[in-house]
Amino acid sequence: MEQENAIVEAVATVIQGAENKRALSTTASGSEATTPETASPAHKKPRQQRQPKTPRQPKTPRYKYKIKAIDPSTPMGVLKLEIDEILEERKLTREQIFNDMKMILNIEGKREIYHRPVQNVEILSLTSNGDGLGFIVHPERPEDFQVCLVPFAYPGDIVDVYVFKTHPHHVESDLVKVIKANDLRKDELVRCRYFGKCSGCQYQNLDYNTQLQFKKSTIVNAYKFFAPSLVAEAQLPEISATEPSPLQYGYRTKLTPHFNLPKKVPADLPKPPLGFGSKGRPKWRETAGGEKSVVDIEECIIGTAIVNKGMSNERRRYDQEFRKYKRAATILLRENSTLIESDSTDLNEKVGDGSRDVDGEVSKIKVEFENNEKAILVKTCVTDSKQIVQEYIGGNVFEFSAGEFFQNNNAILPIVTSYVKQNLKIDDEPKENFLVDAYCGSGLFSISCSDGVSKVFGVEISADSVRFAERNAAKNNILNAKFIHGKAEKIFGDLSELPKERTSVILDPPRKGCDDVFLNQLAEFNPARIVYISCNVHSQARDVEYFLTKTEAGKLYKVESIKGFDFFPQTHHVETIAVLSLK
Ligand SMILES: C[S@@+](CC[C@H](N)C(=O)[O-])C[C@H]1O[C@@H](n2cnc3c(N)ncnc32)[C@H](O)[C@@H]1O
Repeated sequence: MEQENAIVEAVATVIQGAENKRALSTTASGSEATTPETASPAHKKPRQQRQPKTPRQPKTPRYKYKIKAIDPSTPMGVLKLEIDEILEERKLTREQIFNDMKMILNIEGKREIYHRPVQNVEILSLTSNGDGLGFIVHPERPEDFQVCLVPFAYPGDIVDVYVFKTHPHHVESDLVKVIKANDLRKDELVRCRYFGKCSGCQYQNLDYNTQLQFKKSTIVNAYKFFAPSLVAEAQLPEISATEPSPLQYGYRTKLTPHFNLPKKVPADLPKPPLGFGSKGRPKWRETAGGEKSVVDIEECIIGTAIVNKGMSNERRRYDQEFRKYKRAATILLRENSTLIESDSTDLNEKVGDGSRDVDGEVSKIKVEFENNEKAILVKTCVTDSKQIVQEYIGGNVFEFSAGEFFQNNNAILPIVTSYVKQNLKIDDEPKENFLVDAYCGSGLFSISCSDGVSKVFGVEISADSVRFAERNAAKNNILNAKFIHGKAEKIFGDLSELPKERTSVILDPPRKGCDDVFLNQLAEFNPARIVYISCNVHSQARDVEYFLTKTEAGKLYKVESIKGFDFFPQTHHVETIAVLSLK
């Protein structure tokens, strides 16, 4: 430590020397600018000689490191819990894996010590973010360790890595070589040439069943971490098998490739890569695409065919026009479907604008529509975020602005909407019953589940989405739906007259989940059934625990089922549906 202080002092002295020089040169130029006094009047006091300015003290240390508060349900928050768990299993403490960030940042040469190749790392577990996790020997305290994240590595693998980034309790690394492969690893399955460089997919070298198993484990772990009392009191059902996506490639209806630009764009700037964020910083890789923060990608094989056609059109335009951009930008590619009669001739008029091919024609792909010989779906790729696009799901048509939220995998949506509908059922008697769709977006679940229900109430914070929900209800001839603009809890003001024992509620919040204000009012409203759809199982598990154990009426409920739906094959993401009902 003494030696480190000496280095800090040495660095500080160098800076102070530079400051002194600057201060002196300011004084010198200042005196040069003063007109020399030739004859000062006798009654005037003689001017005092200017004192040189006191040199400014340099700031030491030069780099501060502030540990920011993190939401436990975010990937970094979940990683903290995963690290705690593995430390407990190995009887290690956080002190034993600690990295002194201030010291690493401020002492010359330290980063080179920490950021280094490490060989023969055994991967012990898989994080919910899809990275392998292992221990490596601490670079400065040989009796201690570092927790090392290795992307594209699986439990049982032994790998060589390059550590490139340090955090207080873990390091990030790049996978350099697989020394011994786990049986699960099937590199022959990889279909994308950018796999291992692009941050989009994590699991292409696993067979699909293994991917589904991993996603189930993510759900099990999420409930273990975020619903500990429900787990301890055995109040949760066994997690069901994850529902596969009908398409494992070619399913994503929206892609957003982007590019970076320097702050000042030089006139002769070479074309920046256009694609997706690169994983890690694999500078030492010889193959293309690894050195930049964006991997240049001309085809993304998890995207649908028309979205990839749009990608190729927009890349051609970008090649010619990239110098016109003044700052970094993202290109929107959103699939649009138009249902037309099979013998229609004036296609261009019917499908509207979209990404254009080399001849200036809107690119189109025709596909069959529900075995209907008289109709076809024409797919186009929309790039204007304000343009209205359409999706056909389970016999309904949905319109929304291309830039607004809509689910991204239309192949799995009919399976999901019918699962939700089936789980909302109060009973089969033909009495009045009601549905509340909180966080309803442009009405996907309200409309898909509206038949067999007396009245549907949707609530949504985006005014634009509410307008589309109303328009979609009208388009699909749904007369029993009402949509309210506002925060989710606003809905309870309108529902006081509803028979709660005959009302079911859908929740589909954003990643951060619901807040306590909403969950308390939901418990007070006390509906018969709740179907909670989530794109972040960690915040869902937290909310289910809160609802059942911390709200007044929570104890009246049980969790009937928890099931994953694979909206994003080849990636670590999983959507989860939890069904709650009165005991
Ligand atoms: C995951 S999306 C689900 C949308 C819709 N259920 C669907 O599947 O298309 C979440 C929606 O919640 C909305 N939202 C976010 N915060 C909200 C809040 N506090 N109250 C109501 N809606 C909110 C967003 O605008 C977004 O449309």
